Amino acid sequence: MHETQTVTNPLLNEKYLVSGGYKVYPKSYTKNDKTSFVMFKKDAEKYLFVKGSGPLFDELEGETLSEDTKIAPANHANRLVLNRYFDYTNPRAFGNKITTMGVGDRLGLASPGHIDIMRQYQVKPILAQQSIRELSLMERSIYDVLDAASYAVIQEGYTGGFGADGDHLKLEEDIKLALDAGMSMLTLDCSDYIRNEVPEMSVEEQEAEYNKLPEELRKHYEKAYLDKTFEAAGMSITFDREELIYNVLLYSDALNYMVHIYNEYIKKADREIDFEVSIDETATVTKPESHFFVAQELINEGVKVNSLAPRFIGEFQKGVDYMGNLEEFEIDLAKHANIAKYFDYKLSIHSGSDKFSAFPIVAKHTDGLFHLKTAGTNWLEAVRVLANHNPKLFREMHKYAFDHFPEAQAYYHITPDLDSIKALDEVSDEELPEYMNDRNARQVWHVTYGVLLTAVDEEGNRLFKPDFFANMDEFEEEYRESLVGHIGKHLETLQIPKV
Ligand SMILES: O=C(O)[C@@H](O)[C@@H](O)[C@H](O)C(=O)CO
Repeated sequence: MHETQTVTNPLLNEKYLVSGGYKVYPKSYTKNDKTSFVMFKKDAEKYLFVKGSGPLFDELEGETLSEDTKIAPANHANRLVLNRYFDYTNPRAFGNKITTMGVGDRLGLASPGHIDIMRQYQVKPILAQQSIRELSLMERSIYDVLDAASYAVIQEGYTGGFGADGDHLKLEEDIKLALDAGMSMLTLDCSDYIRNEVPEMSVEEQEAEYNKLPEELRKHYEKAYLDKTFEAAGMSITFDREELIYNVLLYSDALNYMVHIYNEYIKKADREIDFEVSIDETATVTKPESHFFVAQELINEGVKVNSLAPRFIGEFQKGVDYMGNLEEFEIDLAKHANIAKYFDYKLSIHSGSDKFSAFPIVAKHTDGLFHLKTAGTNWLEAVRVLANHNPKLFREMHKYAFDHFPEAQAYYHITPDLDSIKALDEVSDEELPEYMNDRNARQVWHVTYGVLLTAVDEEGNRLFKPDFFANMDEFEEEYRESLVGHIGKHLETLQIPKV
């Protein structure tokens, strides 16, 4: 268990002590030149108790208690000040030789638990990782996400470095925003440019469609690939006319977009950016030949990717274990892992939460070097805490989640069997946490986070959010422990060595 102190830290001034109810985070104690501070929480808000003098003291905004004492709220403006003085509070790129794991934090509360467990393993945390879908469903901004991660780093006294991923970005305006905000990783989601109708077309239809492409483009691809065999990654890949047409039709628009984004934004950035390309959130399973084609073409166009996420055979649905034949998956993954090694980037595994049966296979074929993304599973652990402590609220939210499931499902590809989920009135309060072990109930909760936490009553007041967050505040330590266990299970199953 982690040490928690209430009201006893000598740094806290009388005025703030009288009403009591503080929680001090001892690991946050930080000193810089003539200024030192410690983080504390009161009424669910976090602050820095700052003592000393000098530029850092002066720059932090807040309530001045005396000449050398200040209470600085853990807000955005102060985060920017801290970023200037303590470099480890800024996200950083890790390149392609360090295993990384994205631990998306939809609530802005999970990073302390993530740091606690991940600092014990040879993996770097991408603490700030939210997609536009998550940001809009939760009505959060990219700045909120970065603020939460930076303050968690301070709270935990963690100086080992973390990343920030502008996840599943599709639009140029979002890419620009993410880079301007200071994200260190960018995941370009090319799904809108992948022509999923192509695998459904006959060879003749593909040929006809191909002939409609500009001659210059066809020549470009034919010169580089037609009837050429590539001996690479332990495979022999030949692009006969049929194979080439298939790949050009499927991926050439996506490739143009990747090249454009790389040249316009990644190359021009004023710092290192971990650039990831994602071709996974589409209906089309990425054939190893296609993965090779995309990677080779990126090289030909001078694009340096740090990681690439193909869509593997079988299904990586959110919040549940791998769905499909594991033997087929191993054969498929081994080929993709070899291609990634050949082109010198990390294989990226999206929707990586809870894929426990697939993890040993990932570890084996990537030699332990990969990027893995999780997000919703961290929210589900928060729901588990709620189920343990507030059965009434859990029941109300569970019912609401089911009633509003269709609107949430529109955002995600999941296929839960709703009929198999036990009805609420058959479940005792003590059994409620069991819903979080039921793959079908997990998926319903997994995608309804936004619907639930932005729900309003007739007067426009939030239905669940205030009470939900009040519970999370009260059971902060339990949430931390829950994440330590759950993400710890991911790290162990992924066979990541301890430090
Ligand atoms: O829910 C989202 O939009 C994201 O968290 C995910 O798609 C993310 O990219 C992921 O793969 C997490 O497992």
